[in-house]
Amino acid sequence: MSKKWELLIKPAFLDYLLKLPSKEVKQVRDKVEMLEQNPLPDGKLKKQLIYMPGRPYRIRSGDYRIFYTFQQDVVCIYKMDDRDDDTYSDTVAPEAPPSSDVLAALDVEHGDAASSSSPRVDWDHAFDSAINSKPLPEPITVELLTRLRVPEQYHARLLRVRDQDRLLSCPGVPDEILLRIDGHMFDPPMEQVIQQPNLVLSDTEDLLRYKEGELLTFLLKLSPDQERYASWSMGGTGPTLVKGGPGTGKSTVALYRIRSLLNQLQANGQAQPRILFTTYTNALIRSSQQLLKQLLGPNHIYVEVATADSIIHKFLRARRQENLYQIESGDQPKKLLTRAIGEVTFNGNQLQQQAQQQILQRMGGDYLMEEIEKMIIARQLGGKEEYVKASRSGRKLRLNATQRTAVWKVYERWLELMKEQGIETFALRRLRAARLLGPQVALQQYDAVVIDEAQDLDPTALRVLVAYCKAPNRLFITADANQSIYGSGFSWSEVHESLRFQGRTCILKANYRSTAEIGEAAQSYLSHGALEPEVTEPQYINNGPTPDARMVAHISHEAQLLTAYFKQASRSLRLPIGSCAVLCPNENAGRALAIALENQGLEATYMSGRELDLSRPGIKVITLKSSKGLEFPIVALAGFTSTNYPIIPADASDEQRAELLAGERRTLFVGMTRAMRALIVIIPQGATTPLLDGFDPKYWNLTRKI
Ligand SMILES: Nc1ncnc2c1ncn2[C@@H]1O[C@H](COP(=O)(O)OP(=O)(O)OP(=O)(O)O)[C@@H](O)[C@H]1O
Repeated sequence: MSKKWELLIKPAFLDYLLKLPSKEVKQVRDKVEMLEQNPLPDGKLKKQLIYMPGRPYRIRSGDYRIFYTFQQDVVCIYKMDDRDDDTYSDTVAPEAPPSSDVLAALDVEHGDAASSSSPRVDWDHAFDSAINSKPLPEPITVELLTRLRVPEQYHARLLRVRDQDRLLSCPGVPDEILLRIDGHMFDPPMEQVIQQPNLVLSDTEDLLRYKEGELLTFLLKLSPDQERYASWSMGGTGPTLVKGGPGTGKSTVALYRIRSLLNQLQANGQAQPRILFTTYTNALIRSSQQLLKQLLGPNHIYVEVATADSIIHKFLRARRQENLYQIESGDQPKKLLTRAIGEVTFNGNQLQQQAQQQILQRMGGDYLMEEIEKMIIARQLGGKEEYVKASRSGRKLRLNATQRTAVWKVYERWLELMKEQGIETFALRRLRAARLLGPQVALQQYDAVVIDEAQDLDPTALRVLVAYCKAPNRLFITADANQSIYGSGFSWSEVHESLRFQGRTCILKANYRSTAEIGEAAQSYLSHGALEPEVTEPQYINNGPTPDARMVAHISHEAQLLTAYFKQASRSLRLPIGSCAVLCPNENAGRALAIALENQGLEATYMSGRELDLSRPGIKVITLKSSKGLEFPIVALAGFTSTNYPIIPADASDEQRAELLAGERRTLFVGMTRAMRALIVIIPQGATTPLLDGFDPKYWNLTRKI
C-alpha cells in the first residue's frame, strides 16, 4: 500500500469549510484524501503558484480551489477560495523546490524559517499603506448572521455595518464573531494564512464532524522538540524542567505533558488519576482550562487548574488555619514597616543606631518590603544568623552583618505589628503553610503536579506544591529567568531536595508567539540594560512590521497616537480592535488611559489582574505586571506620561537604583514579548529614566508616520 502523508491544516481552511454546503465539504474531504496519498497528482489537476507567498500548489474541488504545500512527509492545507481570477501569475512547475515554510514552522530549531524560499513580504510597507477601508462585498443581513451563528443580541449593531473597518471595530461584539463575518466577506491574504498555526488532521472524516459542529477544534502540531519534551524522561527518577524564552511554548508543552501523564497513569491501571496544574493568574486559569478540555476531552475532569496561592489557601483550610489573619494587599503592610523602623532600637552607640535607621529609610519602603518578603520570608529563613549568612543572590545592594541585623529587627517588629492588626501578606501566608508542612511532611494528594511559570513562585509556595506530588518523577516545571519580574534568584535544589533536575532540563528555542521583528526589538531593549542574555539565540517563525517607539508630550496626544496606531495596525493585520491591548505601569495610568481612549471613540476597559476578562469586546487596558503569561496580537506599552515612572527613592544608592531599574526593564521586556504581530512603545517627551531609553533604530522604527 502506498505511503500516507501527514496532514496539517490552517484555521483559514477550516473557516472556509463552514461556509460550504455539506455536500461540497464531502467533495473537499475526498480531495484531501487524495492529497494524503499523493500531493503531486496528475500534472493537469494542480498548479504551483511560485510568485505567491508560500509558493503553494492549487487544486480544484468542484467550484472551489484548495491551496496547499508539501514537504518531506507532510502536506499542509492553507486555505480555499472560489475565484477564477489569478492575482499571482501561475506556473506549472513541479520541478520547482517546494516551500520551506511548513518544515520551518514545524521544526525551526533545525530549519531556517527566516530564509524561506517564498517571496518576502514587505511588512513595513503593508503596514503603512493600509489607508482605505474596503466596502463589504455583500450586505450583512439577518439571514447571513443566522447562517454564521451570530447571536441575535448583536444583530442590530452589525446590520448597520457597510465596510471592513467598521466591521472590525464594531463596538460590543466579541472578536471571534467579527472575525467570522470578516472571514466570510474577504479572503484571508496568503502571507497571513502562512503565519497561522499548523493544526493536525489525523482523520479526514473530522472535516465533516467539524462542519456539523460535532468537533469544535483541532489540536496544534507541536515541533519535534516540543513533542519530545511533552513526554520526555517520564520514567526517570526525578522532576523535569523546561526552560525557554518568551513564546517558546513552555505553557503549551506543560499542557501536553499533562496529557502524557494522564495516559501513562491510566495505562498503569489508574482509571481516575488526579493531576494538579498551577499557573500564574486567574486569567491564565480560564484559558488553560479551555485548552485542556480540547486536549483531553472528557479526561479533563482529572485535572485541577489553580494558582499556587489558591492551593496554599486550600492547604490552610484543611487545617482550619485559613482565617487566622486577613490578607492585606494594600498599603497597610508598608505603613507598618515605616512604623517598625521608627520603633526599633538598633545595636551600638547613638551614632551607629542613627546610621542603621538611615540606611533602612534610604532603602525605601518597596525595596525593604521586597528584601523582607523575598530574602527572608519566601526563603523561610529561620533566624537572624541564617539571614546574616544568606547569599541574597539577585540583590545588588550589599548589606553587611550590622545592616542585616537591623533589617532583621525591623522584620520582627513588623511581624508583631501585622499580628496585632490581624493581617498578613500573601508571602506571610505562604510561609505559614510551608512551616505547617514541616521538613518531612509529604501531602501526596496528586499523582502528578505540573507547575507553569515557576520563576515567579516563592520557594515557600513551591515547597507546598512539591509536597502535593506523589512521585518526584511526576513533577514537571517550566520557567524563564529573563521573565522573572521579581528576580528572586534562588537555586532549585535550595527550595526542595526533590528539585534536582540532573539531565532532565531542556530548553525550547523557537518563539511561536512574536514576529522576529518584535522578538529582536525586545531582546535589544533588554540587553541595552546589560541584563542576562537569553540562554540560547532565539529563533522565530513569523515576520511582521518593525515595532515603533514614539515620544509624546501629553496624555491627550498619547491617546490620539494610540487611536491612530490601533486603527492602522488592526486594519492592516485584519484584526478586530479587541485584539489590541495597552500595558501600563500601574492602575492609575491604566484607568486614565482607558478613559482617554474612550474619549477618542474607541471601546476600551481597564481591568485589574483579578477581573481580567479576555473575552470582553474592545481594547484591554491592563498593568504590565498582570500581562504575564498572556498574549495579544497588537500591543502598546503606554501610560508613562501621566505617572511618576519608575518610583526610585531620591537618595537610593547606585546598586539599589541599578537593581530597581533592572527589575523594571525585565517587566517592560515581559510586556513587549506579549505582542504577537504589532508593538508600539510610547515614551513621554523629556523622560529622563534610562528605562525609556535603549530603542535602537536598527530594531525600532522611530519615525514612521502613524
Ligand atoms: N508548535 C507550535 N505551533 C504553533 N503555535 C505554537 C506552537 N507552540 C506554541 N505555539 C503558540 O505560541 C504562543 C506562545 O506559547 P506559550 O504561551 O505556550 O509560550 P510560553 O513559552 O509559555 O510563553 P511565555 O513564557 O512568554 O508566557 C501560543 O499562542 C501558542 O499557541
